[in-house]
Amino acid sequence: MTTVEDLLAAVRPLEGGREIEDPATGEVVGRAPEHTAADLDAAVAAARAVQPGWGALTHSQRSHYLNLAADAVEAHAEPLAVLLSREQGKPLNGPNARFEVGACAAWLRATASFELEPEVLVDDEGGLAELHYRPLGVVGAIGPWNWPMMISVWQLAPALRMGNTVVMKPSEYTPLSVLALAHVLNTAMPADVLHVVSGGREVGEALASHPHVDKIMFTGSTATGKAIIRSSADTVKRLTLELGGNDAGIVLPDADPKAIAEDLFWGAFINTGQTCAALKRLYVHENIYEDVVVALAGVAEAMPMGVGLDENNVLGPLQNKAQYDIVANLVRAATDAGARVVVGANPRADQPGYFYPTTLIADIDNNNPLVTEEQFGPALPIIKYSNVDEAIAMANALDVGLGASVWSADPAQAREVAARIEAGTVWINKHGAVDPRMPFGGAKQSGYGLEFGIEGLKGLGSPQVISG
Ligand SMILES: NC(=O)c1ccc[n+]([C@@H]2O[C@H](COP(=O)([O-])OP(=O)(O)OC[C@H]3O[C@@H](n4cnc5c(N)ncnc54)[C@H](O)[C@@H]3O)[C@@H](O)[C@H]2O)c1
Repeated sequence: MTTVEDLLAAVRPLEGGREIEDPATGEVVGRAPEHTAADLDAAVAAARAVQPGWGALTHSQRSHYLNLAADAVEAHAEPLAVLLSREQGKPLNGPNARFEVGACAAWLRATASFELEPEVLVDDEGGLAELHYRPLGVVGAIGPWNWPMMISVWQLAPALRMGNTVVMKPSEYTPLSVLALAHVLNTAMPADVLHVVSGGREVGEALASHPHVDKIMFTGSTATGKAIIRSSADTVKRLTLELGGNDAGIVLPDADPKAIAEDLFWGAFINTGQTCAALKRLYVHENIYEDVVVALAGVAEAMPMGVGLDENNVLGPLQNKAQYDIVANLVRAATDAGARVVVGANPRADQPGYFYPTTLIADIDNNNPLVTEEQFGPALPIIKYSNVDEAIAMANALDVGLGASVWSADPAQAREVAARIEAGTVWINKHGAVDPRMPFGGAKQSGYGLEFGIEGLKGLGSPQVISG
């Protein structure tokens, strides 16, 4: 039976490296290697060397490996979840660490199951052509710290399935989770198809500009996405950019506040609000505004927050000090400006770790920075509106558009509103529910390219028309 200590020992550098701290306690979780530019070159060269052989396998042979990799994740699920909880902070329980590890296996299996046949095309004279997708080569995958294992699988599974090899660069805040996951995956995969280089921004920049890397899958902030566009330009790399969001939810006047309160809560507070497609701005019609505020407050007060390894908790700390400060400063500025604290906004000074309480802020101006900036924490501003056109205009006013949601007892009416929202996904009566078969990606400055499903697979291939 593999333990967390076994996983940490497998990924620990022989010497040096960096201590990684548990955001709930400040204790050291383990040591991560600090890879250099030379290490990156070696990883890319090794991945490149085996790519032709991997790319020459059939889809069903590569899918077989993805299924073996899913088996390996399931066989190591509990130590992976415990390590993730200690490093990232998210609780084991609830839609958190065990859920994330389970999603890794589910995404690997789903990605293995997709059928991708060449598309037959007919020209004006009735001549036939076929559209194929060839491997691109080596894919660099750069990820964030909020869902480090799951997002790594979102990037690597379609890349490998399409015959590419992969070099990953996890966030410097959560390298151990990704190194341990890759260690487990590599027990099932052929040698050298999957590498991890661990380090900070410099390693990410070197990967994004590397002359022998063909595509970057990037998930992270919009600012870093723009830097990657620049650094990848000289080599004309393909890019899939999953960037920041600031998702709006619109509650129509016919919604039942008590019935939707729990789903609203998890839409906003999953992973303690540190989720790209979490509900970040809630627009509620004036007729039911107070009822929604009260119903949400009831759910929020019942959800325990604390150290992730305690099975009672479903909410955890912020992952790092910088993130904690952003959230605390935005909430303080909102309350200083006169917004009403419904719940939270009073962090305990005597508690170790980066815990910020679950916070609901009502009667807030739509131009307040708590509404307009991506605050990526457990705080939800609730804004009152009086007609739906006004709510849609407020939802669309920002330059990001990852997800959004509409809440109503009338699905047809909700769909009409959904069609007017500028976002990559609009959910009805739920928020943030992603599925390996549904394409997912951002509108506006939330990025471009799609993940998941057949569309996601195609994004990891080089289209080729064979005509005649
Ligand atoms: N759209 C999505 O699917 C999605 C999913 C999760 C998170 N996010 C976004 O991610 C952000 C939070 O994550 P974060 O703080 O880790 O993001 P970040 O942009 O700070 O860092 C992401 C990764 O990029 C690396 N990096 C930093 N500078 C770089 C550079 N110049 N070149 C190459 N790599 C560089 C980092 O080391 C890290 O691995 C939020 O904005 C969130 O919305 C988006």
